[in-house]
Amino acid sequence: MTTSPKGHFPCDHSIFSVPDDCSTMASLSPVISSMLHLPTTSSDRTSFHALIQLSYPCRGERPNMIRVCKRTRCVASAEKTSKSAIDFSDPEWKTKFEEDFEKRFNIPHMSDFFPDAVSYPSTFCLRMRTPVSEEFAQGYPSDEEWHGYINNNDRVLLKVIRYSSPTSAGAECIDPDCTWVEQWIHRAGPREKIYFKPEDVKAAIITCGGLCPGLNDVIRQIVITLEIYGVKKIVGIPFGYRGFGNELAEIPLSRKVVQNVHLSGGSLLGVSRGGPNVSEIVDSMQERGINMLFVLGGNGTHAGANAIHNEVAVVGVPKTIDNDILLMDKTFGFDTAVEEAQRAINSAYIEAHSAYRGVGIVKLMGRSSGFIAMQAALASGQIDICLIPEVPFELHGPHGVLKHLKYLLETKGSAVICVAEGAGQNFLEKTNAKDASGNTVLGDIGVHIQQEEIGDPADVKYIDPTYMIRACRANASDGILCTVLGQNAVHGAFAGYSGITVGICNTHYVYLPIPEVISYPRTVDPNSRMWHRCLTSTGQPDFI
Ligand SMILES: Nc1ncnc2c1ncn2[C@@H]1O[C@H](COP(=O)(O)OP(=O)(O)OP(=O)(O)O)[C@@H](O)[C@H]1O
Ligand SMILES: O=P(O)(O)OC[C@H]1O[C@](O)(CO)[C@@H](O)[C@@H]1O
Ligand SMILES: [Mg+2]
Repeated sequence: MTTSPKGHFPCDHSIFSVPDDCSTMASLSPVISSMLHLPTTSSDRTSFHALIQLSYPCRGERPNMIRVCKRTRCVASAEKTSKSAIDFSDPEWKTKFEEDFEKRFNIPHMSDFFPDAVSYPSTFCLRMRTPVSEEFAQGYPSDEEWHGYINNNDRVLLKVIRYSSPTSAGAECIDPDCTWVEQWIHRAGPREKIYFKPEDVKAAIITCGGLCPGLNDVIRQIVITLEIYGVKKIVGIPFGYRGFGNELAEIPLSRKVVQNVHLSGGSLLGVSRGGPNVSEIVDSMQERGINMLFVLGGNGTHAGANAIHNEVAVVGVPKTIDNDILLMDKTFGFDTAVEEAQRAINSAYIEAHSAYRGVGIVKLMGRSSGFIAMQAALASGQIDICLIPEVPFELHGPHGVLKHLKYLLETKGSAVICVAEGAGQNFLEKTNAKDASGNTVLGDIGVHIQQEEIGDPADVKYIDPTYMIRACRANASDGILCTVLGQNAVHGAFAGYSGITVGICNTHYVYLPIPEVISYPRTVDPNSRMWHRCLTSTGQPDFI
């Protein structure tokens, strides 16, 4: 295996502050320390001041890069094994890859830091599941065995297609021969032993970023499952990471409080972008006595969660309506979004179809990933043109979108376009505006297309249903996904894992180390079968 070159990278996303004496570095997990090749002696350590940046590259940077910074300047980098770093002439490359993969996907455990950490029998290994007394210290009041737990060594296969050639549509090959390589990840679920005494736990739940259908369902399941383990102190932090500011009071949670919250959309706790920095969050958690944190959010939220996972037990539940988290079949709320998007598309279709030379435009969410637009186009069957950020297009010219629209008006009499919000940003004036979390504020591509000279005449109706979609209550399929993810998050925390997130992978439920799922946003592969299916369904040409 070749070693990666050392390089200098800009350090503009500081997510983990280290005091000058670098004492905090001692508490970094061995997994991360070894990935970083951090100095191990205390004198060496003290030379690393200021910033450690973990695994959340800026847009456009190479993924899988972990940066170690000295003051505000990067002085070293360590790249986890990526395809480009593999020496395929080494006959051992496959074994080495599999071993390295296992290390990368190891999930940090409390016993990594505290080898003598004490464990207790889980309620899932004993017949008595509902706590009946206050005395949990010796386990639950039943000694009848119950195999309601899963084994720590259970694994789920991450990739299930054996591609025979890199030319197969959507092929994800590691080497030029598409050699079959097994990639196993940790199965989620309750464990036989737990590492927290339920009566010592103060658990907090937080929802960050934008809204997403199913947030209340996940909150509800986390609370219910915590109570099953016997936890009494459960609180919600209001308005995302901002709630760690001092002026906002915690929200006490119990099964009674959350019983019906899943019947409405939004978040019982509120959401926000921006807020205090990582060290302020850690201080606030310490003051409040929180030792278990459940973080519901997207890439940004998980980057924050990862930065604090050595301080308390932190488990994430990926929340992104855009479905832009790596390695998962889908994230909760996405199905609901697609279903709801169809209603908007249907309205646009009816408007367009009923008008003389009618054009319907529907804008859907998707900052950098066009999953909602692609799936809604496929589901509705009413879309003639689907535009997503991953696939460049021209508006004008002989192959442009407008030319095709005119053709559709001549031949069909109407047309419906579905556009993801991040598509075609190159046609809009850049403002450099950022939201409170530092995300770029995008221009409105829907309005831009609406204002173009579409046809002579053309009756154009533009529908922007984005916030209506996001505020919906989860549908049945998302309700089930939220239930499983919420429960698994609690099982993971009690099992002693931290810095992990939960997900569904090839229909099975898994635990993943946070850095692996947020190293860059997941996007639609323009060479995937799903995008090809979308093109077949719409009948649209390439607009280039
Ligand atoms: N790199 C980072 N390090 C630490 N915290 C971060 C980082 N990026 C974002 N955050 C914090 O995480 C929270 C949510 O971030 P953001 O607004 O980007 O939403 P998100 O979690 O990505 O969800 P969404 O999918 O809705 O965008 C904010 O409070 C923000 O301050
Ligand atoms: O207007 P807000 O609340 O910042 O949310 C908008 C953003 O939320 C997202 O859906 C991500 O959650 C993006 O696609 C979109 O740009
Ligand atoms: Mg985000």
